Amino acid sequence: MTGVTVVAVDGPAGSGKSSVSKQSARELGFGYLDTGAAYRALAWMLLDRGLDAANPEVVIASLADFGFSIGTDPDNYFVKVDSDEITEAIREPWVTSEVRLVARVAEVRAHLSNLFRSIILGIDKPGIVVEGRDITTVVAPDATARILLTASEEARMGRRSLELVDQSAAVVGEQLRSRDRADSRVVDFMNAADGVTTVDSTELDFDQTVSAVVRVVRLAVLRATHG
Ligand SMILES: Nc1ncnc2c1ncn2[C@@H]1O[C@H](COP(=O)(O)OP(=O)(O)O)[C@@H](O)[C@H]1O
Ligand SMILES: Nc1ccn([C@@H]2O[C@H](COP(=O)(O)OP(=O)(O)O)[C@@H](O)[C@H]2O)c(=O)n1
Repeated sequence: MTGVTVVAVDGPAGSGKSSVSKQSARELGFGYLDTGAAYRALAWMLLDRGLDAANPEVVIASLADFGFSIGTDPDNYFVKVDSDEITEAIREPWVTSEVRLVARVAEVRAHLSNLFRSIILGIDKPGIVVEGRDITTVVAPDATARILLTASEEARMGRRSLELVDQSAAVVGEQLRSRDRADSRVVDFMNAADGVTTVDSTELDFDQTVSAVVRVVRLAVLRATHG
């Protein structure tokens, strides 16, 4: 797609997409794009303005004034809508539970995918790690490296409940399962598409997972250079 090396990473909630992609980007000297943050930011904007996120027409109309910006430097990550900094707010459970309402709308997906492609084109680094649910298949199917990051449901739930200490493990687990179910009706991120390398982090610690991802990227770059 561009002269930059694009690394596409997909996977279910809690598989380590954000944290592993960010650290891999640092090690590779690449930029980092968290696409889930855009879906979350749109849901946040609708809820913040008291708009009906369950009504697809309202959601589509809101795209016209979605003033989204995101930090693509792995050491300067932020998420904004207009001048509101919402980096933390978009992780709140009231946003997480509503994201599916915007993510299921085809016009939203097309609009945001174009936005992601223009961010990729504008990156000022030799490469960019882009993570989400449909990066290997829709946003950047021609990426140099395409990775599906997985982990057992048990491992993913365990990691998420360590983060969300004020919620019970059972509640976190049920929310994660229900979001994965809703999301997989929209895009398939549970099975690797043709040419996509699966990295299963169930038995790996964080550093081992980052090393595995960086290895896949370096190999893909070598292949792309030498055929
Ligand atoms: N291989 C791993 N081993 C242990 N913990 C991990 C591993 N990968 C990620 N984590 C931790 O799991 C949590 C969820 O990861 P995150 O990057 O938010 O996942 P995702 O973006 O896929 O939802 C984070 O606290 C992260 O540090
Ligand atoms: N490329 C993407 C990224 C996220 N999403 C949606 O945005 C939500 C939040 O994504 P996320 O990556 O922040 O979620 P986590 O996996 O980090 O919990 C997902 O549950 C999907 O509904 C999507 O539809 N397509």
